[in-house]
Amino acid sequence: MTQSFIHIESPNYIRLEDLPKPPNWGAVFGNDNPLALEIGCGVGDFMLKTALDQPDTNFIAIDFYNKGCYKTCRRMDRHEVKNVRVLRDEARLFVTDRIPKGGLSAVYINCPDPWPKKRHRKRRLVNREFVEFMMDYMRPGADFYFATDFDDYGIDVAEMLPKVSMLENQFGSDLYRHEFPGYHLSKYMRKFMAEGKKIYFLHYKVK
Ligand SMILES: C[S@@+](CC[C@H](N)C(=O)[O-])C[C@H]1O[C@@H](n2cnc3c(N)ncnc32)[C@H](O)[C@@H]1O
Repeated sequence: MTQSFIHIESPNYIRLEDLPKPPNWGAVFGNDNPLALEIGCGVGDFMLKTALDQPDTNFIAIDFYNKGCYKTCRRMDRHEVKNVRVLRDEARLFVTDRIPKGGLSAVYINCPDPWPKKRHRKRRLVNREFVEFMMDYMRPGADFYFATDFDDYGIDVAEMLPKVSMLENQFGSDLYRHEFPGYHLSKYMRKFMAEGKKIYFLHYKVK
């Protein structure tokens, strides 16, 4: 099945070809507020609530799913959100080309594709190599958030993050928690919770 490509016309959408490498994010947002990144924003419901809570942070929401970017933009436009920009790109490529080293104050990854089959697990986005790669782009004190409904992914990442020496667990001795007051629920989290699944929340800070 081929999916039709939706043309996105939104003041909050940036076409990659219009964005210099590296971009001047201060000029993009019109201020020098801290820069946060959501990877795999889906339909943008988490981003909307999080950005409304933090008007003094500039949020970049990326997804390689065109329809998701479209829906995220529609949401931001409807709510006249000024501190989010949406881009369609692959996470590693985007970070490498468009994020300055030490430039991020927070990274959010919610319900990344779980690749449940064992032979596909190496396709998962979040593993030690990816997190260590991200460390270069996060500033001291930056937040790293990860959430998944998938037990095996949650436990794998929960056991891996303490090995990343630059990170400090914000949940004390808990490797993960199933409740995270104040952290918004995404569409996928709500869907999985409705099916009776538990969400694995992880929150670390860069030392
Ligand atoms: C299961 S959905 C979750 C969406 C949303 N975060 C939520 O929790 O409702 C995963 C999303 O991540 C996107 N995605 C997966 N890998 C990605 C990558 N390497 N770069 C950019 N987006 C990615 C997919 O296109 C999809 O929209």
